[in-house]
Amino acid sequence: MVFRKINATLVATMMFLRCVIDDIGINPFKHFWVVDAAEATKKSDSEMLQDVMRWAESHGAFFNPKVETRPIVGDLSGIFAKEPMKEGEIVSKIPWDIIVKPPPGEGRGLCAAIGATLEVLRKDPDEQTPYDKYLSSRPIRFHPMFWSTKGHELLHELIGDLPPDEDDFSPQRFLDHFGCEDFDFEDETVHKALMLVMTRSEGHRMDCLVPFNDLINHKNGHDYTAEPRYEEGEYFAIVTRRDVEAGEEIRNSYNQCEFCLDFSNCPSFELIFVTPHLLDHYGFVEPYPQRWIIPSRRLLFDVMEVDGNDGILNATFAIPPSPLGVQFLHDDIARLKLFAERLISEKPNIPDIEYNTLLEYHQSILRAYELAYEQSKLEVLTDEVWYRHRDYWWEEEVQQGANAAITPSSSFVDPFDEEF
Ligand SMILES: C[S@@+](CC[C@H](N)C(=O)[O-])C[C@H]1O[C@@H](n2cnc3c(N)ncnc32)[C@H](O)[C@@H]1O
Repeated sequence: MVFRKINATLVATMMFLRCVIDDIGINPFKHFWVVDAAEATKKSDSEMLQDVMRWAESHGAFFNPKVETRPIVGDLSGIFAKEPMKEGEIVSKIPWDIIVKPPPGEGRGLCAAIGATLEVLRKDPDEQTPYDKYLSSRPIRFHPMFWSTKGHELLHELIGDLPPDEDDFSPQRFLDHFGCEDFDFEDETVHKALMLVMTRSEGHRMDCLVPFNDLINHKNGHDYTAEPRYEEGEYFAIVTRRDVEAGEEIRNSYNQCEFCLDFSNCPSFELIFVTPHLLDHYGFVEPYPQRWIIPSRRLLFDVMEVDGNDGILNATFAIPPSPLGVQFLHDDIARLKLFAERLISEKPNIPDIEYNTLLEYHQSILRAYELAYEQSKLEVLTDEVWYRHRDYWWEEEVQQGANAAITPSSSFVDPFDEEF
Protein backbone atom coordinates (compact mmCIF):
# COMPACT_ATOMS: atom_id res chain seq x y z
CA MET A 1 0.00 0.00 0.00
CA VAL A 2 2.74 2.44 1.10
CA PHE A 3 4.80 1.30 -1.85
CA ARG A 4 1.89 1.98 -4.24
CA LYS A 5 1.44 5.48 -2.76
CA ILE A 6 5.14 6.31 -3.15
CA ASN A 7 5.02 4.94 -6.66
CA ALA A 8 1.99 7.13 -7.55
CA THR A 9 3.69 10.21 -6.08
CA LEU A 10 6.84 9.43 -8.00
CA VAL A 11 4.91 9.05 -11.28
CA ALA A 12 3.00 12.31 -10.61
CA THR A 13 6.28 14.11 -9.84
CA MET A 14 7.88 12.71 -13.00
CA MET A 15 4.86 13.79 -15.09
CA PHE A 16 4.96 17.27 -13.56
CA LEU A 17 8.69 17.54 -14.26
CA ARG A 18 8.17 16.39 -17.83
CA CYS A 19 5.48 19.04 -18.37
CA VAL A 20 7.75 21.75 -16.96
CA ILE A 21 10.62 20.55 -19.11
CA ASP A 22 8.45 20.43 -22.25
CA ASP A 23 7.12 23.85 -21.41
CA ILE A 24 10.48 25.54 -21.15
CA GLY A 25 11.78 23.58 -24.11
CA ILE A 26 14.84 22.20 -22.32
CA ASN A 27 15.19 18.56 -21.53
CA PRO A 28 18.28 17.70 -19.53
CA PHE A 29 17.15 14.10 -19.17
CA LYS A 30 16.51 13.56 -22.84
CA HIS A 31 19.27 11.08 -23.36
CA PHE A 32 18.35 8.66 -20.58
CA TRP A 33 14.70 9.23 -20.04
CA VAL A 34 12.19 10.44 -22.61
CA VAL A 35 13.77 9.58 -25.96
CA ASP A 36 10.89 8.55 -28.20
CA ALA A 37 11.34 5.65 -30.57
CA ALA A 38 11.41 7.70 -33.80
CA GLU A 39 14.03 10.04 -32.37
CA ALA A 40 16.11 7.17 -31.10
CA THR A 41 16.34 5.69 -34.61
CA LYS A 42 16.64 9.02 -36.46
CA LYS A 43 20.02 9.35 -38.12
CA SER A 44 22.05 12.51 -38.19
CA ASP A 45 22.81 14.13 -41.55
CA SER A 46 26.42 12.92 -41.28
CA GLU A 47 25.30 9.35 -40.69
CA MET A 48 22.88 9.53 -43.59
CA LEU A 49 25.59 10.94 -45.86
CA GLN A 50 27.91 8.11 -44.84
CA ASP A 51 25.15 5.64 -45.76
CA VAL A 52 24.70 7.36 -49.13
CA MET A 53 28.43 7.20 -49.86
CA ARG A 54 28.83 3.53 -48.84
CA TRP A 55 25.75 2.60 -50.89
CA ALA A 56 27.00 4.63 -53.89
CA GLU A 57 30.44 2.97 -53.62
CA SER A 58 28.81 -0.45 -53.65
CA HIS A 59 27.32 0.64 -57.02
CA GLY A 60 30.66 1.75 -58.44
CA ALA A 61 30.93 5.37 -57.26
CA PHE A 62 34.37 6.88 -56.63
CA PHE A 63 35.07 9.35 -53.82
CA ASN A 64 38.49 10.90 -53.67
CA PRO A 65 40.01 9.92 -50.29
CA LYS A 66 41.33 13.50 -50.03
CA VAL A 67 37.81 14.86 -49.51
CA GLU A 68 35.23 14.55 -46.77
CA THR A 69 31.79 15.93 -45.98
CA ARG A 70 31.39 18.22 -42.99
CA PRO A 71 28.49 19.96 -41.29
CA ILE A 72 28.80 23.76 -41.66
CA VAL A 73 25.91 25.37 -39.86
CA GLY A 74 22.37 24.23 -39.07
CA ASP A 75 21.27 21.77 -41.76
CA LEU A 76 23.97 22.86 -44.17
CA SER A 77 26.86 20.50 -44.98
CA GLY A 78 29.62 20.81 -47.54
CA ILE A 79 32.46 18.98 -49.26
CA PHE A 80 35.97 19.81 -47.99
CA ALA A 81 39.52 18.94 -49.01
CA LYS A 82 41.34 17.08 -46.22
CA GLU A 83 44.62 17.26 -48.15
CA PRO A 84 45.98 19.47 -50.93
CA MET A 85 44.50 18.63 -54.34
CA LYS A 86 45.67 19.42 -57.87
CA GLU A 87 43.69 21.19 -60.56
CA GLY A 88 41.72 18.65 -62.61
CA GLU A 89 41.48 16.05 -59.82
CA ILE A 90 38.27 14.08 -59.56
CA VAL A 91 36.40 14.81 -56.35
CA SER A 92 33.64 12.28 -56.97
CA LYS A 93 32.32 10.19 -59.83
CA ILE A 94 28.81 8.82 -59.62
CA PRO A 95 27.52 6.13 -61.98
CA TRP A 96 24.52 7.02 -64.14
CA ASP A 97 22.46 4.09 -62.81
CA ILE A 98 22.02 5.49 -59.31
CA ILE A 99 20.98 9.04 -60.07
CA VAL A 100 17.35 10.07 -59.66
CA LYS A 101 16.18 10.87 -63.18
CA PRO A 102 13.07 10.68 -65.34
CA PRO A 103 12.53 7.30 -66.99
CA PRO A 104 13.53 7.10 -70.69
CA GLY A 105 10.86 8.67 -72.86
CA GLU A 106 9.60 11.05 -70.17
CA GLY A 107 11.58 13.90 -71.63
CA ARG A 108 14.05 16.17 -69.92
CA GLY A 109 13.84 19.28 -67.85
CA LEU A 110 12.63 20.42 -64.53
CA CYS A 111 9.06 19.06 -64.70
CA ALA A 112 10.26 15.57 -65.66
CA ALA A 113 12.71 15.74 -62.73
CA ILE A 114 9.91 16.71 -60.35
CA GLY A 115 8.00 13.61 -61.51
CA ALA A 116 11.02 11.36 -60.82
CA THR A 117 11.62 12.98 -57.42
CA LEU A 118 7.95 12.57 -56.47
CA GLU A 119 8.30 8.83 -57.00
CA VAL A 120 11.24 8.77 -54.62
CA LEU A 121 9.37 10.73 -51.95
CA ARG A 122 6.27 8.54 -52.27
CA LYS A 123 8.13 5.22 -52.00
CA ASP A 124 7.51 2.96 -49.06
CA PRO A 125 10.39 3.74 -46.62
CA ASP A 126 11.38 0.04 -46.69
CA GLU A 127 12.00 0.32 -50.42
CA GLN A 128 13.91 3.57 -50.33
CA THR A 129 17.63 3.61 -51.08
CA PRO A 130 19.87 5.53 -48.66
CA TYR A 131 19.82 8.43 -51.13
CA ASP A 132 16.01 8.34 -51.32
CA LYS A 133 15.93 8.51 -47.51
CA TYR A 134 18.40 11.37 -47.51
CA LEU A 135 16.32 13.36 -50.01
CA SER A 136 13.10 12.63 -48.10
CA SER A 137 14.65 13.96 -44.90
CA ARG A 138 15.82 17.30 -46.34
CA PRO A 139 14.35 20.31 -44.56
CA ILE A 140 12.13 22.69 -46.50
CA ARG A 141 11.50 25.70 -44.27
CA PHE A 142 14.73 27.47 -45.21
CA HIS A 143 13.31 28.12 -48.68
CA PRO A 144 11.24 31.32 -49.07
CA MET A 145 8.58 29.40 -50.97
CA PHE A 146 7.69 27.73 -47.65
CA TRP A 147 7.74 30.85 -45.50
CA SER A 148 4.74 32.13 -43.59
CA THR A 149 2.47 34.83 -45.04
CA LYS A 150 3.99 37.38 -42.68
CA GLY A 151 7.51 36.28 -43.72
CA HIS A 152 6.54 36.79 -47.38
CA GLU A 153 5.12 40.23 -46.65
CA LEU A 154 8.33 41.28 -44.91
CA LEU A 155 10.51 39.84 -47.65
CA HIS A 156 8.48 41.70 -50.27
CA GLU A 157 8.83 44.93 -48.31
CA LEU A 158 12.55 44.39 -47.76
CA ILE A 159 13.49 43.78 -51.38
CA GLY A 160 11.84 46.94 -52.67
CA ASP A 161 12.98 47.31 -56.29
CA LEU A 162 15.16 44.20 -56.34
CA PRO A 163 14.05 41.07 -58.20
CA PRO A 164 11.78 39.17 -58.13
CA ASP A 165 9.46 41.85 -59.36
CA GLU A 166 6.40 40.39 -57.64
CA ASP A 167 5.09 39.49 -54.21
CA ASP A 168 4.33 35.85 -54.99
CA PHE A 169 6.89 33.55 -53.39
CA SER A 170 4.70 30.44 -53.58
CA PRO A 171 5.62 27.08 -55.15
CA GLN A 172 2.86 27.77 -57.68
CA ARG A 173 4.79 30.69 -59.18
CA PHE A 174 7.68 28.35 -59.97
CA LEU A 175 5.46 25.51 -61.22
CA ASP A 176 3.76 28.02 -63.52
CA HIS A 177 7.04 29.56 -64.54
CA PHE A 178 8.55 26.20 -65.48
CA GLY A 179 5.35 25.16 -67.23
CA CYS A 180 4.66 22.11 -65.02
CA GLU A 181 0.89 22.01 -65.54
CA ASP A 182 0.52 18.28 -64.89
CA PHE A 183 1.02 18.45 -61.13
CA ASP A 184 -1.43 19.11 -58.35
CA PHE A 185 -0.40 22.64 -57.36
CA GLU A 186 -1.80 22.14 -53.85
CA ASP A 187 0.06 18.91 -53.08
CA GLU A 188 2.78 19.44 -50.45
CA THR A 189 4.81 16.50 -51.72
CA VAL A 190 4.86 18.16 -55.15
CA HIS A 191 6.12 21.33 -53.45
CA LYS A 192 8.90 19.41 -51.73
CA ALA A 193 9.88 17.68 -54.99
CA LEU A 194 9.92 21.08 -56.72
CA MET A 195 12.16 22.49 -53.99
CA LEU A 196 14.55 19.51 -54.18
CA VAL A 197 14.84 19.81 -57.95
CA MET A 198 15.25 23.58 -57.90
CA THR A 199 17.91 23.57 -55.22
CA ARG A 200 19.75 20.28 -55.80
CA SER A 201 19.37 19.13 -59.38
CA GLU A 202 22.42 18.71 -61.55
CA GLY A 203 23.14 22.11 -63.05
CA HIS A 204 24.12 20.81 -66.50
CA ARG A 205 20.77 19.21 -67.09
CA MET A 206 18.32 20.30 -64.38
CA ASP A 207 16.63 16.95 -64.76
CA CYS A 208 18.32 14.69 -62.26
CA LEU A 209 19.51 14.49 -58.68
CA VAL A 210 23.00 13.09 -58.20
CA PRO A 211 23.90 11.48 -54.86
CA PHE A 212 26.73 13.26 -53.02
CA ASN A 213 27.35 15.72 -55.88
CA ASP A 214 24.16 17.53 -54.89
CA LEU A 215 25.94 18.50 -51.68
CA ILE A 216 28.17 21.02 -53.39
CA ASN A 217 27.66 24.62 -52.24
CA HIS A 218 27.97 27.83 -54.23
CA LYS A 219 30.55 30.59 -54.19
CA ASN A 220 31.92 32.72 -56.98
CA GLY A 221 35.36 34.27 -57.22
CA HIS A 222 38.46 32.60 -55.80
CA ASP A 223 36.43 30.05 -53.83
CA TYR A 224 34.75 28.66 -56.94
CA THR A 225 36.99 25.60 -56.73
CA ALA A 226 35.28 22.86 -58.71
CA GLU A 227 32.80 22.14 -61.46
CA PRO A 228 30.57 19.27 -62.48
CA ARG A 229 31.16 17.17 -65.59
CA TYR A 230 29.13 14.36 -67.02
CA GLU A 231 29.15 11.75 -69.75
CA GLU A 232 25.64 10.90 -70.97
CA GLY A 233 24.64 7.44 -69.81
CA GLU A 234 27.93 6.94 -67.94
CA TYR A 235 28.67 9.17 -64.94
CA PHE A 236 28.41 12.53 -63.18
CA ALA A 237 31.65 13.86 -61.74
CA ILE A 238 32.95 16.86 -59.82
CA VAL A 239 36.43 18.02 -60.85
CA THR A 240 38.64 20.68 -59.26
CA ARG A 241 39.27 23.77 -61.43
CA ARG A 242 42.40 24.91 -59.59
CA ASP A 243 44.81 23.59 -56.96
CA VAL A 244 42.96 23.36 -53.65
CA GLU A 245 44.53 23.66 -50.21
CA ALA A 246 43.78 21.33 -47.32
CA GLY A 247 40.75 22.61 -45.41
CA GLU A 248 39.26 24.51 -48.36
CA GLU A 249 35.65 23.88 -49.28
CA ILE A 250 34.97 22.37 -52.69
CA ARG A 251 32.45 24.76 -54.25
CA ASN A 252 30.78 25.25 -57.56
CA SER A 253 29.17 28.35 -59.09
CA TYR A 254 25.43 28.21 -59.60
CA ASN A 255 25.44 31.08 -62.10
CA GLN A 256 28.90 31.59 -63.56
CA CYS A 257 29.72 28.06 -64.62
CA GLU A 258 30.31 27.56 -68.34
CA PHE A 259 27.32 25.32 -68.78
CA CYS A 260 25.08 27.79 -66.88
CA LEU A 261 25.69 30.09 -69.79
CA ASP A 262 24.89 27.43 -72.40
CA PHE A 263 21.89 26.29 -70.45
CA SER A 264 20.32 29.72 -70.17
CA ASN A 265 20.54 30.26 -73.91
CA CYS A 266 21.50 33.84 -73.37
CA PRO A 267 24.93 35.40 -73.45
CA SER A 268 24.91 36.76 -69.93
CA PHE A 269 23.29 34.44 -67.43
CA GLU A 270 25.67 35.60 -64.73
CA LEU A 271 24.31 39.10 -65.29
CA ILE A 272 20.64 38.26 -65.05
CA PHE A 273 20.59 35.50 -62.41
CA VAL A 274 22.42 37.07 -59.51
CA THR A 275 22.39 37.53 -55.71
CA PRO A 276 18.62 38.29 -55.38
CA HIS A 277 17.71 35.46 -57.75
CA LEU A 278 19.88 33.02 -55.79
CA LEU A 279 17.84 33.74 -52.66
CA ASP A 280 14.58 33.43 -54.59
CA HIS A 281 15.58 30.18 -56.34
CA TYR A 282 17.90 28.47 -53.85
CA GLY A 283 16.99 30.04 -50.51
CA PHE A 284 20.36 31.43 -49.40
CA VAL A 285 22.05 34.81 -49.20
CA GLU A 286 25.03 34.67 -51.52
CA PRO A 287 28.41 35.11 -49.84
CA TYR A 288 30.79 37.64 -51.45
CA PRO A 289 31.37 38.31 -54.28
CA GLN A 290 27.80 39.39 -54.95
CA ARG A 291 26.19 40.99 -57.97
CA TRP A 292 23.23 43.32 -57.59
CA ILE A 293 20.79 44.32 -60.26
CA ILE A 294 18.00 46.87 -59.91
CA PRO A 295 16.26 46.82 -63.29
CA SER A 296 13.89 49.74 -62.76
CA ARG A 297 16.85 52.01 -61.90
CA ARG A 298 19.22 50.59 -64.51
CA LEU A 299 21.74 49.72 -61.81
CA LEU A 300 24.16 46.81 -62.01
CA PHE A 301 27.14 46.47 -59.69
CA ASP A 302 29.36 43.93 -57.94
CA VAL A 303 30.37 43.83 -54.31
CA MET A 304 33.54 41.96 -53.57
CA GLU A 305 36.24 41.51 -51.01
CA VAL A 306 39.35 43.57 -51.65
CA ASP A 307 42.11 41.07 -52.54
CA GLY A 308 40.03 38.26 -51.10
CA ASN A 309 40.29 40.02 -47.74
CA ASP A 310 37.46 39.06 -45.40
CA GLY A 311 35.49 42.08 -44.32
CA ILE A 312 37.02 44.75 -46.58
CA LEU A 313 34.60 45.28 -49.43
CA ASN A 314 34.22 47.49 -52.45
CA ALA A 315 31.58 48.03 -55.12
CA THR A 316 32.24 48.20 -58.85
CA PHE A 317 29.64 49.38 -61.36
CA ALA A 318 29.29 47.07 -64.34
CA ILE A 319 27.47 49.88 -66.11
CA PRO A 320 27.83 53.62 -65.41
CA PRO A 321 25.14 54.76 -62.98
CA SER A 322 22.74 57.59 -63.73
CA PRO A 323 21.81 60.42 -61.35
CA LEU A 324 18.44 58.74 -60.91
CA GLY A 325 20.10 55.45 -59.99
CA VAL A 326 22.26 57.15 -57.38
CA GLN A 327 19.27 59.04 -55.96
CA PHE A 328 17.53 55.68 -55.58
CA LEU A 329 20.50 54.25 -53.64
CA HIS A 330 20.49 57.26 -51.35
CA ASP A 331 16.75 57.02 -50.65
CA ASP A 332 16.67 53.27 -50.30
CA ILE A 333 19.50 53.27 -47.75
CA ALA A 334 17.29 55.46 -45.55
CA ARG A 335 14.30 53.17 -46.14
CA LEU A 336 16.33 50.06 -45.31
CA LYS A 337 17.58 51.55 -42.05
CA LEU A 338 14.03 52.26 -40.92
CA PHE A 339 12.98 48.76 -41.97
CA ALA A 340 15.72 47.22 -39.79
CA GLU A 341 14.80 49.34 -36.78
CA ARG A 342 11.23 48.10 -37.06
CA LEU A 343 12.28 44.49 -37.65
CA ILE A 344 14.37 44.54 -34.50
CA SER A 345 12.14 46.58 -32.22
CA GLU A 346 8.85 44.88 -33.19
CA LYS A 347 10.24 41.38 -33.63
CA PRO A 348 7.57 39.79 -35.85
CA ASN A 349 5.98 36.52 -34.91
CA ILE A 350 7.64 34.41 -37.61
CA PRO A 351 9.89 31.32 -37.46
CA ASP A 352 13.53 32.00 -36.55
CA ILE A 353 14.78 30.76 -39.91
CA GLU A 354 12.70 33.45 -41.69
CA TYR A 355 13.68 36.16 -39.24
CA ASN A 356 17.39 35.34 -39.44
CA THR A 357 17.36 35.19 -43.23
CA LEU A 358 15.54 38.54 -43.38
CA LEU A 359 18.18 40.08 -41.11
CA GLU A 360 21.04 38.53 -43.11
CA TYR A 361 19.58 39.64 -46.42
CA HIS A 362 18.84 43.08 -45.09
CA GLN A 363 22.43 43.47 -43.97
CA SER A 364 23.69 42.40 -47.41
CA ILE A 365 21.42 44.76 -49.33
CA LEU A 366 22.17 47.71 -47.09
CA ARG A 367 25.93 47.09 -47.24
CA ALA A 368 25.78 46.74 -51.02
CA TYR A 369 23.79 49.97 -51.48
CA GLU A 370 26.05 51.91 -49.10
CA LEU A 371 29.18 50.75 -50.92
CA ALA A 372 27.66 51.50 -54.33
CA TYR A 373 26.56 54.93 -53.15
CA GLU A 374 30.07 55.71 -51.88
CA GLN A 375 31.56 54.48 -55.14
CA SER A 376 29.10 56.58 -57.18
CA LYS A 377 30.77 59.72 -55.79
CA LEU A 378 33.88 58.72 -57.75
CA GLU A 379 31.99 57.98 -60.97
CA VAL A 380 30.96 60.28 -63.79
CA LEU A 381 27.17 60.00 -63.65
CA THR A 382 25.48 59.70 -66.99
CA ASP A 383 21.98 59.32 -68.35
CA GLU A 384 23.20 57.11 -71.16
CA VAL A 385 21.66 54.04 -69.61
CA TRP A 386 18.23 55.53 -70.17
CA TYR A 387 18.86 55.35 -73.90
CA ARG A 388 18.90 51.56 -73.60
CA HIS A 389 15.94 49.23 -73.65
CA ARG A 390 14.74 47.62 -70.42
CA ASP A 391 17.00 44.61 -70.82
CA TYR A 392 20.04 46.85 -70.78
CA TRP A 393 22.12 44.38 -68.79
CA TRP A 394 22.03 41.77 -71.55
CA GLU A 395 24.04 43.85 -73.90
CA GLU A 396 27.59 43.21 -74.82
CA GLU A 397 29.06 46.44 -73.56
CA VAL A 398 27.72 45.71 -70.10
CA GLN A 399 29.59 42.46 -69.97
CA GLN A 400 32.77 44.23 -70.87
CA GLY A 401 32.56 46.44 -67.79
CA ALA A 402 31.84 49.99 -66.83
CA ASN A 403 34.41 51.49 -69.20
CA ALA A 404 32.93 50.01 -72.34
CA ALA A 405 31.34 52.54 -74.62
CA ILE A 406 27.58 52.59 -74.57
CA THR A 407 26.01 53.06 -77.95
CA PRO A 408 22.90 55.13 -77.36
CA SER A 409 19.83 53.86 -79.17
CA SER A 410 17.58 56.39 -80.86
CA SER A 411 14.88 56.02 -78.21
CA PHE A 412 15.45 57.70 -74.90
CA VAL A 413 13.42 56.07 -72.10
CA ASP A 414 12.08 58.75 -69.85
CA PRO A 415 12.65 57.27 -66.37
CA PHE A 416 9.72 59.24 -65.05
CA ASP A 417 7.40 57.67 -67.63
CA GLU A 418 8.37 54.15 -66.58
CA GLU A 419 6.40 52.37 -63.96
CA PHE A 420 8.54 51.72 -60.92
C1 LIG B 1 23.23 21.89 -54.30
S1 LIG B 1 22.43 22.08 -52.80
C2 LIG B 1 23.70 21.91 -51.63
C3 LIG B 1 23.17 21.20 -50.41
C4 LIG B 1 23.76 21.63 -49.12
N1 LIG B 1 25.19 21.55 -49.10
C5 LIG B 1 23.17 20.84 -47.96
O1 LIG B 1 23.91 20.47 -47.06
O2 LIG B 1 21.96 20.61 -47.96
C6 LIG B 1 22.05 23.79 -52.81
C7 LIG B 1 21.53 24.34 -51.49
O3 LIG B 1 22.60 24.49 -50.57
C8 LIG B 1 22.50 25.73 -49.88
N2 LIG B 1 23.70 26.51 -50.23
C9 LIG B 1 24.49 26.39 -51.31
N3 LIG B 1 25.50 27.27 -51.28
C10 LIG B 1 25.36 27.96 -50.14
C11 LIG B 1 26.10 29.00 -49.52
N4 LIG B 1 27.18 29.51 -50.08
N5 LIG B 1 25.67 29.46 -48.34
C12 LIG B 1 24.56 28.97 -47.76
N6 LIG B 1 23.81 27.98 -48.29
C13 LIG B 1 24.21 27.48 -49.46
C14 LIG B 1 21.22 26.39 -50.34
O4 LIG B 1 20.22 26.07 -49.43
C15 LIG B 1 20.94 25.72 -51.66
O5 LIG B 1 19.57 25.65 -51.96
